[in-house]
Amino acid sequence: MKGKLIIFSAPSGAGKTTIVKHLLQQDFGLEFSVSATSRQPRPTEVHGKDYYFLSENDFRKKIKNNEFLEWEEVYSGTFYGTLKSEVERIRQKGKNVIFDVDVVGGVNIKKYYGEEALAVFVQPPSVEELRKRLQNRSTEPEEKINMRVAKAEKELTFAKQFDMILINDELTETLKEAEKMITGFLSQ
Ligand SMILES: Nc1ncnc2c1ncn2[C@@H]1O[C@H](COP(=O)(O)OP(=O)(O)OP(=O)(O)O)[C@@H](O)[C@H]1O
Ligand SMILES: Nc1nc2c(ncn2[C@@H]2O[C@H](COP(=O)(O)O)[C@@H](O)[C@H]2O)c(=O)[nH]1
Repeated sequence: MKGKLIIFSAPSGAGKTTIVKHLLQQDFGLEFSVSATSRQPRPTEVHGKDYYFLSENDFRKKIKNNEFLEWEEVYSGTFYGTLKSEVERIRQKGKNVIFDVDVVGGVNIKKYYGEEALAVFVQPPSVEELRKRLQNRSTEPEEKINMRVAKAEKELTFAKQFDMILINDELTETLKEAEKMITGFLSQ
């Protein structure tokens, strides 16, 4: 039996990776769809676990060979994408696939899979809080944080294209709510 698909999308810093990591530790039979990216790994990130880190040249070759389900130049010069082989690999094991992608990627994956997929939009309590979270995460310099926050303002308007909106204010409550959403979807 092929697994179901669960998409978590949000502006950068809203908390989707935190939520997805929590869900992966629960007993939902989920496996993470490892995306490909042309950006440099952060100090704690591992190739094949957090991302497939590719050179821009190799990324472009895969685009040409039609190897991506979806891909985007998310921040100018930085490519991100979901490999078709990754989704197939997970579904062939009969596991459910969980995605952590930006909002346009999320909308595209949902369009492709329709009812087989649940698309969740993670919404920060405010843009100011989003900025604070990015600053506290300390993974990007201020100039890149500014780019992410500017993009977030537009991305927030995509929320209504998703099946569900999850407001990530108090984290413990958010995680409980996310678990409820997944339980409901997997029991359909
Ligand atoms: N409810 C919350 N309250 C306060 N801080 C939070 C909350 N949820 C997540 N965070 C923190 O906010 C930061 C951003 O979270 P996270 O990395 O999960 O966001 P993201 O949406 O995956 O961002 P990106 O798209 O850039 O990867 C992290 O430092 C995380 O620990
Ligand atoms: N469209 C896609 N977006 C993706 C994919 N994998 C990750 N992302 C999104 O990119 C930004 C930045 O991520 P970061 O790790 O550099 O902070 C974030 O919104 C990710 O969700 C993908 O395969 N496709």
